[in-house]
Order: sequence, then C-alpha cells, then structure tokens
Amino acid sequence: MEVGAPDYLAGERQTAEFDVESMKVTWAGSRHALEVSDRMARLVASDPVFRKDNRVMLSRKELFKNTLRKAAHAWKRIVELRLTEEEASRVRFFVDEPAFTDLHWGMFVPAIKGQGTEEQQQKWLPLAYKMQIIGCYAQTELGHGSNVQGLETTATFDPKTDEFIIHSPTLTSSKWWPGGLGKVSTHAVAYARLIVDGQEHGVHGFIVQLRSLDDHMPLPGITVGDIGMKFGSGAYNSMDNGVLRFDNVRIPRDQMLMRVLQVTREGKVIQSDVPRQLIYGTMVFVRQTIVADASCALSRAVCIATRYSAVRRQFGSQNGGPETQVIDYKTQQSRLFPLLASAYAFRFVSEWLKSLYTDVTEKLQRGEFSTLPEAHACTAGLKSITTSATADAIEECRKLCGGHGYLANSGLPELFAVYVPACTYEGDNTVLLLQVARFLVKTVSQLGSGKVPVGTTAYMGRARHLIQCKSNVQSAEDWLNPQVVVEAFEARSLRMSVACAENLAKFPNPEEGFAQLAADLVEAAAAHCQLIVVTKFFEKLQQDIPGKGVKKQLQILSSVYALYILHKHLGDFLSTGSITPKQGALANDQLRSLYSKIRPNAVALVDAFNYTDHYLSSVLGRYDGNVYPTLYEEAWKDPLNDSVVPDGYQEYIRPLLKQQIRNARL
Ligand SMILES: CC/C=C\C/C=C\C/C=C\C/C=C\C/C=C\C/C=C/C(=O)SCCNC(=O)CCNC(=O)[C@H](O)C(C)(C)COP(=O)(O)OP(=O)(O)OC[C@H]1O[C@@H](n2cnc3c(N)ncnc32)[C@H](O)[C@@H]1OP(=O)(O)O
Ligand SMILES: Cc1cc2nc3c(=O)[nH]c(=O)nc-3n(C[C@H](O)[C@H](O)[C@H](O)COP(=O)(O)OP(=O)(O)OC[C@H]3O[C@@H](n4cnc5c(N)ncnc54)[C@H](O)[C@@H]3O)c2cc1C
Repeated sequence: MEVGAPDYLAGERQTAEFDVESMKVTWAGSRHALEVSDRMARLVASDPVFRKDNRVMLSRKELFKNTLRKAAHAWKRIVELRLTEEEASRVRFFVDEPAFTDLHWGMFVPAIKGQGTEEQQQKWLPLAYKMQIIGCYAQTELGHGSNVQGLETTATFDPKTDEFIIHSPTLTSSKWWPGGLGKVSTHAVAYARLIVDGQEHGVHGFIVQLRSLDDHMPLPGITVGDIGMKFGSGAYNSMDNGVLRFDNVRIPRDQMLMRVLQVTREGKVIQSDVPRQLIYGTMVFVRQTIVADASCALSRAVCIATRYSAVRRQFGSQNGGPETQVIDYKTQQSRLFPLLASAYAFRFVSEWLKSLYTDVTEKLQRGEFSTLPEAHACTAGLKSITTSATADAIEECRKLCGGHGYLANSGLPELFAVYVPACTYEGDNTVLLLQVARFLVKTVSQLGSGKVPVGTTAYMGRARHLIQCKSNVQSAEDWLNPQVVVEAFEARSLRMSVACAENLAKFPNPEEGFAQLAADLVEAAAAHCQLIVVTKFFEKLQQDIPGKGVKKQLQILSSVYALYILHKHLGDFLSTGSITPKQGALANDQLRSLYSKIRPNAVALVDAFNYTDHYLSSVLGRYDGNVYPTLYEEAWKDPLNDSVVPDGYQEYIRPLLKQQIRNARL
C-alpha cells in the first residue's frame, strides 16, 4: 500500500488478536522463506513487463506472445540477478501465468532426474538448467490419459543401428495435452511402449528432440501443434498444450531413460532392482507440489472474498447508521471461514507431504523402496481432495462476492478457469482416489496377517478398538479436544475401509468387486485423506509456534477445519456409528461459536498470506479495501468505453431504431 494512502480495512486490522508478522512466518514456513517470497513478489510487482491487468482482453496469439515475453524476461532477470533456485521458482510463481516453463522445470527436469541414469543426467541436465534446450512431459495421448499402460506410441529397438524408432501407429496414439509442447519445446520426455525383439516391456520414457535448435522447425517425422482454445478467455490459454505425432522417428538408444530398465547394445533387456513404478515418479513429485499449489490458490480466493466481505455492506442500517458488513452475517461466515481454515489446513499438510516426499526420495536413492506405495497413496489422495475442494471453494468465493465477483477484475473468474483443470491433470481426481482405495483395502486385508500398518495407516493397527469404540463427547467443548476429534475421524475412516473390504470379499472376482463398489471405495479413500489433513494440522500445533496469539488462532482454525468436514460428511460419521446424532449437533454448536472467534481476526488472517495486490489482481481484494472508486475507474478503461457511441451503431443499431420509428408511424 502507498505510504499515507487511506486504509479502509484499518478497523478490521485493529481487532486482530495475534501478531500478523509472526503468522506470516508460520504461513511461509520460515523467516527465510518469507523474506525470499516477499522480495520476489515485490520484484515482480514493480516490473511493468509482468503487468497482468490486460490479460483477459488479449487475443490468444497476443496472450501467448506476451507469455513468451514474460518468460524470457523472467529468465533474463533470474540470470542477471543471479537468483537462487528458490528465488527463481518464487519469481515464476508471482509472474502468475501458466507457461511452458512450468513443464520444463516442473516435469521435464524431474523426469530426467528421477528416471535417468547418472550418465543421462550429466548429459541432459546442464543443458536444461541453462535453458539451452526446453522440454515438456509428453505422456497423455488422444485415446488414453488415465490408463498409462494403455498408451499406444511405440519405441522399437533397432539393433542394426542401435536406435529406437518412435512411432504413432494410430490417430489415438497422437500425444495430446502436454503443456509447452505445442509451440515451444525443443525436446520431450515422451512415453512409449518399449518393444525389443518383438517383445513388449511396458511403457517407458524417451528423450526425443522435436524441433531444430537453429530455426525451431519440427525435425523430420515430427508433426506438432497446439490443441486449441481451452476453458475461459485468458486463463490456461497462455499455455501451448500440444499435439504430437511421430512418423518412425529415430533416436539413439541412450535416449531411453534407463534407471528402471536397461536395453543393452545387444538388445538385452535388464530390469534393475528399482521398482517399475518409479517410471511414474515424476507424477508423484508433481502431485506433491500441486497440494502446495492448492493452498496458494485457495488462500488467494479466500483473501479476496474476506477483504471484500468486510468492505461490502447490505441491509441492517439502524437510525441512519451504516449497514451491516456482509462478513457479519452468520451464513457468510459459515460459507467463508471453513474455506479460510481449509487454506491453512492445506498449507500445513503440503508442508508435511513435502517432507514425506523428501524422505522417500532419500530412501529410494539408498535402494529402499518399501515406502513408495504410501508415498503414492498420500500424494494421489491429497492431490485429489485438495484440488477438488479448492476448485469448489474458488467458485464459492466468487458467489460470496455477489455480483461483483462475476467481474473479471474481481480476479475470481480467471483464478477459477486457471485452477479447475488441476482436478484433472496429473491424474483425474476420481482415478487417483481409486488408487488410494486399493492401498487401503490392501492394508485392511493384511491386518490379520500380523503385518503392522505404519505411517498414515498406523491407526488401522488399532482396528479392534476403532471398529467398536464410542465417542465420549458430551458437550460442545469436548469437540475442541484434538484426540476426541481424531478418534472420530479414525473410526469413520477405518469403518468405511473395512466395510468396503468386507463387501469386496463377497465377490468371487476381486476386480469385478472393485468395479462394482467403486463409488463406496472413493468415499472411503476421501475419508482417509481428510483424516490425514486433520491429523497433520493438529500435529503442526505440537510444534513451537512463536508470536503473540498465533498458536491460538491456528487452534481455532484447526478445529474449524475438522468440525466443518465432520458437519459436511455427517452422514458418514452417523452411518458408521462413529458419533451419535446428538454429538453431531454438538459439533455444529461448537462450529458456530468458533466462527465468532474468527470474525475479529478474519482480515488479519488473510493478510498473513502476504499477497501483493499485483499477485491478487483483484479490485475486490485490494489491501486497502478501496473497492468502489477502483471498480468505477476500471469500468471506464474497458475498450467498449473508448467511444461513447459504439462501433456498429451505424450498421446495426440505427437501422433498427429507424425501422421502429417507421413502423410506429404506420
Ligand atoms: C525449480 C522448479 C520450479 C518450478 C516448477 C515447480 C512446480 C511446478 C510443477 C509442475 C507444474 C504443475 C502443474 C502444471 C500443470 C499441468 C501439468 C500436467 C501434467 C500431466 O497431467 S502429466 C500426465 C499425468 N497423467 C496421469 O496422472 C495419469 C494417471 N494415471 C496413473 O497415474 C496410473 O496409470 C494409475 C491410474 C495410477 C495406475 O494405473 P493401473 O491400475 O493401470 O496401474 P499399473 O498397472 O500401471 O500399476 C499398478 C501398481 O503401481 C502402483 N502405482 C501406480 N502409480 C504409482 C505411482 N505414481 N507411484 C508408485 N506406485 C504407483 C499401483 O498402486 C499399483 O500397485 P500394486 O500393484 O497395487 O502394489
Ligand atoms: C490443462 C491440462 C494440462 C495437461 N498437461 C499435461 C502434460 O503436460 N502432459 C501430459 O502428458 N498430460 C497432460 N494433461 C493430460 C492429463 O494428465 C489427463 O487429461 C488426465 O490424466 C486425465 O486423463 P484423461 O483425460 O484420459 O481422462 P479420462 O480417464 O478419460 O477421464 C474421463 C472420465 O472417466 C473417469 N474414469 C476414467 N477411468 C476411470 C476408472 N478406472 N474408474 C472410474 N472412472 C474412471 C474419470 O473419472 C473421468 O470422469 C493435461 C491435461 C489438462 C487438462
């Protein structure tokens, strides 16, 4: 905010009962992370090349070119200022425009790191790090996305030339969707069925050069282009999601990523001791980052809706006094505050997931693979529930802002359009929950065998207790006890998984049973993932959290998150007998009282996200709350208002009006 400018939300900020600066540190993860983030946000906000306000007005071609300009400028600044990897990734975050660089850094580089041998990493990574090559992740095809084993592209080994022949045998085998592929990438990690000596060996990744490094023209045998406009006007259309066909394209043998499986010069296929599933490792990495992204997108929407709800007034004027701020309506609070709590919940679960991922990666380097299934289940499940909740929440925030939320300059329509494909990319959310369900059913089926469940399924080891325990909640206050809450969530989750396992056992063919019970399995998986989020929020509170009143606020938010989920899924809790209807009603009583505790802190709690006005790009979410004059000014900047009489008047409006006059005279 400019020095000396009026702060229309000052009153809201004065009622805060905690130290906002300390909360900023907790949200960012550390003082260092906050400092880096803050510096990079300001760097981006102060650079005119990164302006965003004109984005929705640009044509696709202009938008795309502008995105290229921003990406090139960001890279120039990163090099000039010698930014660290952490700083560079914050710059990309604050530039806030889907671009080929997301896939280059987020998937192409990790794919080579995770699936390439040491030699391959040494050859390709330095080129990628300097952006002397630009890569994408070309897995999905026109005919298959979820079913990775169903991909049709082939990679046939030719022992005569020591090459692989990459080929698209059918229309449906065309690569379709990869970001950065359509117009920018020079290289791809392309996934194809490996065929050696007529035998198939599953799907593997191959580094394929697509375009000339001299003139950017596609290489012989490569047909490549953009797949067309996507949902929304600006939104994800800054990305060149592409189509790609291979016509017997030859690549050297050493361009197959060979950490998991090697093909020798003689055409021998050697399986290393690394599990086959590591081929899916890049997806595990990205799913983990997507959970962190969910907390960012959600907190951004909530920040806009909260500030605006404090500015907006409707009804309730007494004796000519001001009307009621809409944030004071209990309905507004019951729709908004759970989303605020969810933003914090997703933030902390993403922190935990990152540490789980780092731990599993270190173990994989040491040849320990036992934790891979859990890492897969956690990343898949949390990616699924956090993105679904966030997409719904952004739309809810738009509605919370009434009519003005529908204006592009509220920032919410664009945020929704950019965000909503997160429910589909990196694995359709239902397909991913079914993976979690498989993991849970497997865990349940092994309970009798003496195998002790660990990690996020450790609670299943107490199945005997959880299957019959009764919640001892007697008052609304009891619901503030994390142990009580966790036990109710554990009982619900375990009982849902056990019920699924019992029902599955009734089918002679387990796969048929899995297909028939898929809807129940998805619900059991979601229940397990919600338990993880709740538990990790409570565990966060066991840590030392400095700053006046910060822990107290987080305790309130953790209870709001848990009781909101309980209220929303009350049917599960009741049908599994985890709680009684009376206890469900007490949870709701507690929730109402918690909303009143959040109310004086609401604006400060969203200030703690430390978002610049540039990043928020929302008139409604401005830090200073100066909404109405800005909305008014912005309206006049619309190109339609360039002339008082619109273009088209002479051709289309005037004749109409004249005709009416003639008709009236008749
Ligand atoms: C410096 C950095 C700076 C900035 C960048 C940072 C961040 C930005 C990052 C990224 C950018 C973010 C967003 C960009 C936006 C979009 C990009 C989008 C990209 C994509 O969408 S890529 C394509 C993604 N595709 C999918 O996700 C496909 C989904 N399908 C699957 O994953 C699998 O096929 C499926 C459905 C899980 C399994 O199918 P199936 O049943 O056929 O199983 P399999 O026979 O294949 O395997 C069974 C066996 O394997 C286990 N398993 C499955 N998946 C995994 C895994 N990933 N890891 C470990 N194990 C796995 C499964 O549980 C079975 O085990 P079991 O036999 O039961 O023991
Ligand atoms: C914006 C965007 C960016 C993308 N970027 C990339 C990229 O960079 N690289 C890349 O390779 N791919 C990319 N993709 C592709 C993406 O990964 C796939 O679209 C995604 O994995 C879903 O697969 P699908 O399209 O085949 O959906 P489908 O599997 O066809 O899903 C259609 C419907 O069928 C249901 N369904 C499917 N299988 C099952 C099942 N077994 N049981 C129950 N229901 C089922 C789904 O729930 C869904 O409702 C991108 C997609 C989008 C939208």
